[in-house]
Amino acid sequence: MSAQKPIRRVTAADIRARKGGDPIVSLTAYHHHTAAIADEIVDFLLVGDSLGMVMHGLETTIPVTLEMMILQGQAVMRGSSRALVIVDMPFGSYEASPQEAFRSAARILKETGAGAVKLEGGRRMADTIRFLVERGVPVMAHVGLTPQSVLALGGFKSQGRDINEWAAIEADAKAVADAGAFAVVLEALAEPLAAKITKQIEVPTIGIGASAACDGQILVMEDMLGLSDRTPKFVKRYGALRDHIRSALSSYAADVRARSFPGQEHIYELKTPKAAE
Ligand SMILES: Nc1nc(=O)c2c([nH]1)NC[C@@H]1CN(c3ccc(C(=O)N[C@@H](CCC(=O)O)C(=O)O)cc3)CN21
Ligand SMILES: CC(C)C(=O)C(=O)O
Ligand SMILES: [Mg+2]
Repeated sequence: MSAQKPIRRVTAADIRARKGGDPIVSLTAYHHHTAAIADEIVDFLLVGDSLGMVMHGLETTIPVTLEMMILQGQAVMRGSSRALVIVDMPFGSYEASPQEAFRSAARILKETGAGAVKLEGGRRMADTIRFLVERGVPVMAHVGLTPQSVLALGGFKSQGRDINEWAAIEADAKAVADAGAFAVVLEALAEPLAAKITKQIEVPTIGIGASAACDGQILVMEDMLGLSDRTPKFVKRYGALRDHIRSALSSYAADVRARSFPGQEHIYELKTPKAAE
């Protein structure tokens, strides 16, 4: 037995308990390496269905499959040891019925070892959230701009900037919290509406394009690192990875062309000194 205590993962209940406390820090992660770097810095990692757009160049998240989510969920679990890992349920894997949602959520939890799932929708998903939570599945909800509804919304549009829309969005946030969601993502919402919802509901709100008053924040990691080419207005860039990668690749290309790579330290010499013919 190791003398070291095993590191305990952050749980959905830990996140739930942070309502009104220190801000909850989170990012998306899709890979082993990025998960490993973020693991000691963030409270939770979201394996977002945005991976379809970010990793695969898709126009929307609609084509993302359960298999894609499970594969990257496994990678992120292997790369991390303390952050809570939450996996997005992809479009078409949960909307038809609570039973279908449970089958999909069970596959995600069993095959990845993640600690929770996230699904999009407000009042219309409340019964499903309750069904999952009663059966042992921690659920994070997601209201406001719900990208899986992009075809019906007519684009990735911010929500609640007209005060007449507020009552419906407030009812959505309240419904998912009452149904047992342990936290709610508020995406691309008018700032005062996100602040108001944060005061109204009893579970933490996680903002993305929402408000600094939210109980936590999330961004797509590639966006904040400056790796994504196009990003929504709500992204703040904390890095310039595209420039960094371009510069490293150019140096490599120049070395190869100059035959200065591989160098002496990168090649295998003979074990027994023997003049090569
Ligand atoms: N890389 C990436 N980052 C994300 O934040 C993200 C994804 N992908 N994919 C899934 C959803 C889609 N999201 C998006 C995508 C685009 C806009 C966007 O371009 N919005 C415009 C117009 C807003 C409006 O019309 O009100 C903007 O200027 O921000 C917003 C959210 C957020 N999510
Ligand atoms: C942006 C976050 C909230 C998300 O749902 C995703 O990355 O798919
Ligand atoms: Mg998502």
